Formats: sequence, C-alpha cells, structure tokens
Amino acid sequence: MENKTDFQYPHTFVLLGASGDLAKKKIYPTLWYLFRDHLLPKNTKFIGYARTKQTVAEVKEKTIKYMKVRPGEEETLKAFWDANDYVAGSYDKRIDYELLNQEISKHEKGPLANRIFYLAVPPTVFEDVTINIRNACIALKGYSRVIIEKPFGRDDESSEKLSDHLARLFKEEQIYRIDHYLGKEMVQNLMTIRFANQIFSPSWNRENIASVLISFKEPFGTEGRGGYFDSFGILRDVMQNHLLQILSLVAMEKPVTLNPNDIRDEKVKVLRHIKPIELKDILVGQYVGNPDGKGEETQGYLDDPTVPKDSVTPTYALAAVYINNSRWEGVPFILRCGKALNERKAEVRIQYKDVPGDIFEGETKRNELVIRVQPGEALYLKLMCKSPGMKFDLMETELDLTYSLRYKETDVPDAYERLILDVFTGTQMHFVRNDELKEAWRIFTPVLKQLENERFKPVPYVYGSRGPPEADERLAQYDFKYSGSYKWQKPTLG
Ligand SMILES: NC(=O)C1=CN([C@@H]2O[C@H](COP(=O)(O)OP(=O)(O)OC[C@H]3O[C@@H](n4cnc5c(N)ncnc54)[C@H](OP(=O)(O)O)[C@@H]3O)[C@@H](O)[C@H]2O)C=CC1
Ligand SMILES: O=C1O[C@H](COP(=O)(O)O)[C@@H](O)[C@H](O)[C@H]1O
Repeated sequence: MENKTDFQYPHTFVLLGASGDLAKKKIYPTLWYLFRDHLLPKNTKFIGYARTKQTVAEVKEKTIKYMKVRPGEEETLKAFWDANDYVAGSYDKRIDYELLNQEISKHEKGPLANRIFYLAVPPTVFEDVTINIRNACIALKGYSRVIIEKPFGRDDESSEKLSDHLARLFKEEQIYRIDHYLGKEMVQNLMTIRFANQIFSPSWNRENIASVLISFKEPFGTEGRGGYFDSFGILRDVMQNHLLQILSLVAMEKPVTLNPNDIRDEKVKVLRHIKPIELKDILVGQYVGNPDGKGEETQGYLDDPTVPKDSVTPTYALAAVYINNSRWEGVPFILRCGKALNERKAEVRIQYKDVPGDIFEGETKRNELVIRVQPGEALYLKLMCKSPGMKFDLMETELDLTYSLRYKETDVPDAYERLILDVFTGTQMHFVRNDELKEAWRIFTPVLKQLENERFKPVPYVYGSRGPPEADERLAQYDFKYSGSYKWQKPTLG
C-alpha cells in the first residue's frame, strides 16, 4: 500500500505524545505552518493522542504561544483547529488504539486514505506504541508511515534491537527516522555545493584539504532538565547523529542519481570507511559555573538538581574521525559540539592546505570554505587578495554569500516543515536509513563504553566560554590552523 501519495484523498496525521514538549513547541506549530501555506493535502485531519485527558481547545491553549500567526490569518487558523481532533488513551492497551482507529476511520470516506503516525513519545513506551499501531491502526486503503525521533537506542546493541523490532512491524519504506539537521537549509545545500560546482569538486580531497571542522555550539546548559541528558551526554545527543550526518554529506562520493537510496548508499559507504573512534582521538568536557556570570551562567552542570552530583557525562566533546579511502586518507574530520558555550552556531569549515612554494614571504593564510548552518545561513570562502590601491600587500578577504542579504524575499523554512512535508510526499532522502544508523553506532559505541566503564573524567570548562582550552590544542594537532588575523567587514544593508 505504499506510494499512494495522491493529495486529493483523505490523509490523517496522528501525533502520539500530543501532550508533550516536542508536540507543543515543534510539531503543532509545524503542522500549522504547512496547513497555512497550503502545502498539505486539502483533506488532512490531525489527531492528537496522549494519556492526558484534554480537549482540542486545551491543546490549542497550550500550543498557541509557540505558533506564529500573522495578522489576517485568524480564519485559516480557525480552519486548522477545526481540522484537529484529540483522543486520550494509554500507550499500552490495544483497546485504546482501536478507539483511535475508529476516530481516524470516520474521516476516511472514499477508495483511498493515508495515515501518518508521528511518535513524539519517550523511548520507554516506543515498543508498545509501535506494536499497537501495527495491530490496531494500520491503514487498510492507503499507506501508513511512521515518523520516529531519536534516541534510536543508546549503543549498537540497543539500536539493533530497536531496528529489529521496527523491521518486524513495518517495511523500511514506511519508517521515517528524523534527524532534524537533515532538514536544515545549508545541510540540504551540501550536495548541491559539492556536486553542482566544478570549482569545488576537483579540490575536494586529501591533496588539497588539510582538515574539516564540523561544529555545533549552544549558549545554554541543561537548565534543570539534565535528567534525560545525563543518561545520554553530548556524544549521543548531537555528535553521533547530527554531526555524523553532516560528515557523511561532506565526505561521501557522488551518488549515481538523486534517488534517496542512491544517496543513502553513498552515505553508508563513507561511514563504512571509518574505524571506531579511539579514546586518544577524543576530548570530553563538562561545564562549570562562571563565578563572574549572571543567572544560569553561574550554574555548572553538576549544580543542576536533576543531575547526579558525581556525573561524568560530557557536555562537550571534540573527536577526530578518519576516513580510510583514497579521497580522504589522513585528513582529520574534527567533530566538535558543546552546551553552555559562548554562542549558538553550527557550521562546517573546509580548511585547505598551505599554498606550496609560497612566494609571499609566509604571509599567505589558508583558504577556508565556511558553510554556516545557523544562525543566519551563509556560505563564504576566505581567500587571499592584493590589498586594493597602490600597495602590493596581501589581504585576507572573502567571497560571501549571506542568505539574508542575497535572498531577501525568501523565507528559509524550518527543518521540521521540510521533513514532515517529505513524509507526505514519500521522499526519504532526508531521513536516516537503518544501515546508516548501524554504522553510526559502530563508530561510536566502543568509545562511549570505554568512557562510561572507566568513568572517564571530563575536563572542566567555564559556562559561556569557547569550551575547554585543551580543545584549541587539539585543533592545532589535527591540522586546523587558526591565525586570528582574519577580519570580516559586515556588509551594510541597502
Ligand atoms: N556571511 C557572513 O555572515 C559572514 C560572517 N563572517 C563572520 O565574521 C567573523 C569571523 O569570521 P570567521 O570565519 O569566524 O573567521 P575567524 O578566522 O576570525 O574565526 C574562525 C573561528 O575560529 C575560532 N577560534 C577563535 N579563537 C580560536 C583559537 N585560538 N584557536 C582556534 N580557533 C579559534 C572561532 O570559533 P570557535 O569559537 O567556534 O572555535 C572563530 O569563529 C565570524 O563572526 C563570522 O560569522 C565572516 C564572513 C562571512
Ligand atoms: O537534537 C538536538 O538538537 C537541539 C539543537 O537543535 P537546533 O535545531 O536548535 O540546533 C539540541 O538543543 C538538543 O540537545 C538535541 O537533542
């Protein structure tokens, strides 16, 4: 019953875990934007499902502050809430899902009707929910697609168990594993930058590139919600998924076609060339309060009341990953992520090698191609020029594509909007395939186990800093050169 994506037929989007944080802050607002922009099938119904007994009006009351509503959109908003329903039920009793099924069926007039199930539920109820969907709620006259959110296990074994469980219930083409970084504009742009530009393709290799730095930084800590985080840590929360996904798009070979499976075949292939990360190639950190800071900044990770006082969970990590193939052998891919740092930033830095046979008396700096994912999408290439005017001095400058300046009229959609729309259209290009996940855990599980078994002590770094001072030494060790001499002149609007 796959591939019946015809938008004229009824579609039902069931949001399981509708009373939770993700639903409230992300999924309901996303559904609203897609509905508002007429991107969904006309006849789409939304059904929230959770244990909490509440009405649609109550769901609306809780979620409305997270939804942007522009003047003049009030009627469309009313139509959105009219298309919503809510069913209260347990996660583990089949009878409740049979009632949910009856509710969905009411809306499914005609020969064809499709169903999408979004699992915004904690991992503890994941198995029950999927079994009950399979047993009581599968579409009889259309497709059923299931969207799942991480964590996809916590190591190779638990992830495989989960994958086997899902494989017994659904076909791979029914499963949409969300890594929301794959929905971000500049992450989706990576393939275009690489494979639609002859200028980059020939130099994208070990002959020209010294190192690749992929960073994620957040300026806030766990803020009293460290309970979940503490059992996962930054390696599982960000590095094993978001950063590794970016790495595979930066490093993979050109796919045969743009077919999702051709792309994912290449992503898996490049991951298979990576050996498990070794302890010597990883630096882990944990933030401490900043005595000179304000409010939250004064609180270290261990001050969070939901975190065990002796926790050794990393809130920062830097790891060097090597790809053992002819394109990349010897080039460090540095993955770096952390919470409670000095800024919010996600970016990729492709740092080119020093110019051989330099005739400029050591003045030349390395070229760097920066793909800034957030905030403020941008692509810029740092390069050397003659300083303008009579002088013959060298100058560091850039070719700069800042999205907010170049594409003033274009709204960059949120990652979840793209991804949920992809599920309606049946495009799996930006979702994680089972074998990608398996490879990701193969690379990370040994070092995670070693860190945990040895209760490896993370190095402290101050809330609001750039991370542990040792991290810059590591960057230098992995052939990422920072000169500190580059100055960017922000273009003025107009
Ligand atoms: N289109 C645009 O919007 C453009 C914006 N810019 C902006 O100009 C500014 C400078 O450009 P940028 O590309 O960052 O170039 P820089 O070479 O100045 O800085 C690169 C990065 O190096 C890191 N760094 C700082 N100190 C050290 C150190 N001691 N050792 C190693 N790394 C260090 C910092 O990031 P970290 O703390 O993460 O390590 C810094 O952001 C940035 O704010 C950038 O966003 C520049 C060009 C275009
Ligand atoms: O998956 C996660 O991502 C968020 C950061 O997402 P972003 O889109 O705001 O960059 C992070 O805060 C969270 O810890 C992690 O689980």
